Amino acid sequence: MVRILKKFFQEKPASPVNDEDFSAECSFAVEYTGPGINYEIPRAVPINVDDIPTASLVVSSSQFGDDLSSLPVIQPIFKKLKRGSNSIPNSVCLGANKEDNGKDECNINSCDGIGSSGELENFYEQRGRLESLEIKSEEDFQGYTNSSDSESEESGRSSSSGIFAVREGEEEDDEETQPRHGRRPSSVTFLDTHSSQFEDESIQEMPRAERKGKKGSCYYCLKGNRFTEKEVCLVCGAKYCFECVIRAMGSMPEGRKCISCIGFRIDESRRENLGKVSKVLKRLLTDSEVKRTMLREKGCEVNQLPARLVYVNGVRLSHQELLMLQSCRKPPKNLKPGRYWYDKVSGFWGKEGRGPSQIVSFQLEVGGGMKRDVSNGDTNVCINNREITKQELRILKMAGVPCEGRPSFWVSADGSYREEGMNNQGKIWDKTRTKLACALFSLPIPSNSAPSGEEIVDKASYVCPELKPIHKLLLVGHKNSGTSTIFKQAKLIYKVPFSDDERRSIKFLIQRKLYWYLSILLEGRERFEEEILMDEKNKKPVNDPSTSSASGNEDPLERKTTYSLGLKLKGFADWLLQVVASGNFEIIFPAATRVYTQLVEELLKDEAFQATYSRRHELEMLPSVATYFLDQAVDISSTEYDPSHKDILYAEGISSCNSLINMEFSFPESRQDSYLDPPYEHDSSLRYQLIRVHHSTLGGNCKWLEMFEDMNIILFCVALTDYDEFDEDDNGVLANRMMVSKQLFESIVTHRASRGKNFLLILNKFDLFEEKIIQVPLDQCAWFHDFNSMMATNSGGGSSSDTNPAFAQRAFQYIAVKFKRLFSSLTDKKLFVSQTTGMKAENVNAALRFAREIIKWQVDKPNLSVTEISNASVDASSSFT
Ligand SMILES: Nc1nc2c(ncn2[C@@H]2O[C@H](COP(=O)(O)OP(=O)(O)OP(=O)(O)O)[C@@H](O)[C@H]2O)c(=O)[nH]1
Ligand SMILES: [Mg+2]
Repeated sequence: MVRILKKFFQEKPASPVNDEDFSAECSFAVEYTGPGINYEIPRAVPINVDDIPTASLVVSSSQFGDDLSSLPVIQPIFKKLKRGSNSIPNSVCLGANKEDNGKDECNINSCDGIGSSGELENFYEQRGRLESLEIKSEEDFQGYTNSSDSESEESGRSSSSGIFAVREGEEEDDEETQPRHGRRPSSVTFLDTHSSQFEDESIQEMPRAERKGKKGSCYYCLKGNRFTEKEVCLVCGAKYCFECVIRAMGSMPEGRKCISCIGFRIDESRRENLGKVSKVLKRLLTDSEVKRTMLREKGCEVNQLPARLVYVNGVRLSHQELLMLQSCRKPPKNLKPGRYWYDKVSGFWGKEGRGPSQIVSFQLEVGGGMKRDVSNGDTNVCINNREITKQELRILKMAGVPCEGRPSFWVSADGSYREEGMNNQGKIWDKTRTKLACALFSLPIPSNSAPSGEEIVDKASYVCPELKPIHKLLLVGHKNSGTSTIFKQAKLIYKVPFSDDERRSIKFLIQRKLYWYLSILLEGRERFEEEILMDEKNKKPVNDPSTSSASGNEDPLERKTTYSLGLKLKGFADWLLQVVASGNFEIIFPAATRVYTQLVEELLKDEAFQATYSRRHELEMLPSVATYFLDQAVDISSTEYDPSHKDILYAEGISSCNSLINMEFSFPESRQDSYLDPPYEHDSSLRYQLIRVHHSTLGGNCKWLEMFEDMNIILFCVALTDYDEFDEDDNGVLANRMMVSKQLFESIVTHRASRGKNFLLILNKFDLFEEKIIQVPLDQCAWFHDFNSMMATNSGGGSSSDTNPAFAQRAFQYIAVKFKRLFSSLTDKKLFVSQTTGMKAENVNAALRFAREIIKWQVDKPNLSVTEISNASVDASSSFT
């Protein structure tokens, strides 16, 4: 991270950046203004300050020389400003002043090292002269830096706003001193919606776009005029030209919103544009992409109409009421925030103070009771206790309904009426001319097929026609244990098709990962290049006359090595690394894939890249599966890319989010079951459900496990190869992955929801384990410290006489026994174990069949010795390897 940041600092801004340009990012982000070289790259990449360790912000003038104008514009960073350490500079205060474009006012030294009170004052002084700052007063500033102050509503930036106060509970130590930064860098300012027409204390502050360029210009590149076709952000209203839409909106996970507006609800005045495709989008995306984007735009939760903004008969709707209203057979069309009246008897619906505009499903229990004057009628004639408007009265007269006196009618949904206390009855809309008149006055007409009361679809009471008993298998494991591979493998084996959404999601995942792998390689390339330059420098005699004059002034960065890229590819590489550092990688990719396909192709052919690629095994961050995808990089980055089954299986996951995934399947008839002695019949019509829960979804202490109380079996997946691998825990401490797996296993086994449940331990990645075990001793993991001695006692040494597979088999048995003992120490049940290679279909099939047997045996023969089953099954599934 530090290195990447340094690189930013070394870049020169492409063009002078005007004040407004950086005031936009103020206080949330460091903004890097890209090199703007001769191909398209986003001009500005915002960096989330929260993602940058403070140490990496430590810069001193010596690193850059005194000419600060060569720096990109960097906004003041408030992160950890009041941490109070004098030795570590907490913040860097750089910026440009209107008068002198940042030369003097942007004095790093004077701002660096803020922490002591004197320096803080100095900072305030500096801040006073930085006219682009959004924070204008000390109170404002305190509001950002002091958590208790930030709860104050006065500034309109309360900690609960969701904009300034995020990551609650994080970094507790810093709670008092941490400025509350935004969820993501924002190029917008915020409007307090208390000024909006719907007063509600819980309404989010809404971002609103600020125009930086001239009228009609694109909000991103500032080019164009009012005739330029543009796409509008549904939240803040920023308008982007064709070239900038993807840069500004990324992959549009919630439809047309700027990246900084994702997560915000849309501006209600733009609701009618929701899901309506624009010309720009049609030109920009393929048909299917447009369709998906529009579906997301219309369907995503945050874009839904908030129930609290809809009033029916004077009462604010609850979420359920709104849901009922929207999911009934005839929902109100174009429902927007507002106050409506609803006649439950006839289904007539209108805006408060006006006549009926449409007829919706009747008898919906939504809103309050309808008042007589709700449609502002002044005719003394009532329908269902509502005084009707003059136009409605005309229709009644036209239909021949006697309206003398002050009649009150009951009108039902099919249009039949009956006068209260009288015998007058009939149908209002029978005659064509009545219908025509209604059309003329824009009054609704009941449909001919009169709805019955049963038409109302109440989602809550909807019952599936036939509920077959289903056996549920919960698949869970620590990070990287292979659960998603097993899940995908199961889909392929049991022929449960991947839905279009899943395929698309996997496609995007692969495309995104491709750029991730490239970034790892490009960072490796930099390292290799620096190593060579450093080597050369060290080898060079101190007073070598041959180098003193010509190369004495030579910038080491200008030197070419095997790993040096040309200007264009270097620019791309730098940009990609910046994107990774900025934390915006997931937003920019895969949306930006199409823009860079050509460059990726060039990069792959480049000699420097090839040289790096040949040393890929030195890059620890690069997963082994990367080679598989990098080999088909050009195909993958194309828009038409359609992942093969193998690609799907090898992809690192199923979707980009770690959501719960599940599939229903049946085991096909198979003779293979006869491996069990005695063979038994299985009912192929039985249904099973495999549910993969990502460990992060289980929550702290696996608290969400309770949601899965009706599981028949828990499949706990462990990567055998984890024994010498480490992960950083939440506190940045390295933890052995096998030990973390063990802890997760213990938490799940001892959880209240798992009481009495069957467990099948899937010891996965046996293929990789076989290779690793001969190179890395198993006792690298503290838990397996007695492995070698046990092997020596049991088999006279083990490794020297064993073949690889046999040795790996023993190691596997040893690990299995370790888990079994642990399990029996925690419960009075026995643990079943399966040896698996997730990549092998037959292995996964065997493991899942074994799970089925355990469920079945438990049901049919609860007294059968579990040890017996366990042994049979371990042999059975491992026999497929
Ligand atoms: N060689 C080999 N690779 C495997 C096996 N199982 C999984 N992998 C790879 O290991 C990586 C992690 O597997 P996943 O299935 O994504 O693991 P996960 O449990 O979903 O992990 P997270 O998504 O990180 O929680 C992927 O790159 C898989 O391709 C296996 O049995 N053999
Ligand atoms: Mg995964």
